[in-house]
Amino acid sequence: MITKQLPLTDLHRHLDGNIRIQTILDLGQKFGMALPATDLEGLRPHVQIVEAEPSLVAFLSKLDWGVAVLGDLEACRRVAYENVEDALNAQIDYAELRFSPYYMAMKHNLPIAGVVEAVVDGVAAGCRDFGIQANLIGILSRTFGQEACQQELDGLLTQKDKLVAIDLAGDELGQPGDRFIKHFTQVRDAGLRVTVHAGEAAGPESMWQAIQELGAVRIGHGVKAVHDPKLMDYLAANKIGIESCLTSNIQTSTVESFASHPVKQFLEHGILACLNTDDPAVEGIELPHEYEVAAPKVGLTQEQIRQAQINGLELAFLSDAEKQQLKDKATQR
Ligand SMILES: O=c1[nH]cnc2c1ncn2[C@@H]1O[C@H](CO)[C@@H](O)[C@H]1O
Ligand SMILES: [Zn+2]
Repeated sequence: MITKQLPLTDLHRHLDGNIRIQTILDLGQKFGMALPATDLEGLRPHVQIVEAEPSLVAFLSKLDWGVAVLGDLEACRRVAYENVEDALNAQIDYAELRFSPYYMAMKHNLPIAGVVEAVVDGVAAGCRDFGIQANLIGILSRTFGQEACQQELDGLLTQKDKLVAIDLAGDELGQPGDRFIKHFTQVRDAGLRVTVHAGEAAGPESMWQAIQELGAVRIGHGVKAVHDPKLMDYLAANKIGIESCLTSNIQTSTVESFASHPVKQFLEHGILACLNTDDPAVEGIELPHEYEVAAPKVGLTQEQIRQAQINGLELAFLSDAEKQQLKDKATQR
């Protein structure tokens, strides 16, 4: 269960993995694109997970139609804006929305820096209209290689003051983290924090690499840490956050069943793990589902679920004053 008197955060939420099916239809029509179906139910199996996919890469292909319909910068702005409304509807008080401008720009050859600007603008407008708080995390999509990631980083850094961190996402097995050391030197030089998708498709060595060579202070997924007791101790001792995404891990076949999900061991080990969605529209879930259905299936006690909620606020890329404000707001309801 969600504790109402505590702020609810979603720190791992891909804005470009959360494009409404209706919006895909609308934009497809607007830009005269042939979609695999022309109605909601027909399109659903092409853009949403119906049953677990065999691998991370297979799962990721479900995001492709959503970004394929981004025919201009206004479409990017719309998607960003709707993401804030979705977060409000999911009871979220504070969201860190992440996005890959290269991936969003790819199909229609949009200017990468323009996409970043449009997303910044759409999220800011959403926060004003819907009264919730959000920050942005820029993604380097490792799937497309080192050069594409440098272009992506250049585009993101044009708006570096509007971002709180940079992430590395995509094909972890095909594009190991050691190819991106130079990119993350630039990220840290720009004063941005680092979170990395690691220990999802690859093993614990990928998490060590993200922490030691890329400077990650949080790790997305990190499920493979359970195979490395030293890493478990390190994560706890150094307060490296684990952004857990339970349903996503089942749907990518990263974890076999909810009952065997390691987040329970993380919490028992004193690791700062929190609950997040990942790609809600693609997964067909929202954050309350993760708290009310997925977490109990994993076997988390109510006390552990509450701890995960507290950890979400602790791990947020916010100042202490901003965290306190969120706490005060939640206590009053
Ligand atoms: O669960 C995930 N693991 C790894 N990469 C992901 C996941 N979900 C989305 N992306 C990646 O993030 C970028 C879009 O924001 C894309 O590169 C997509 O493949
Ligand atoms: Zn993710």
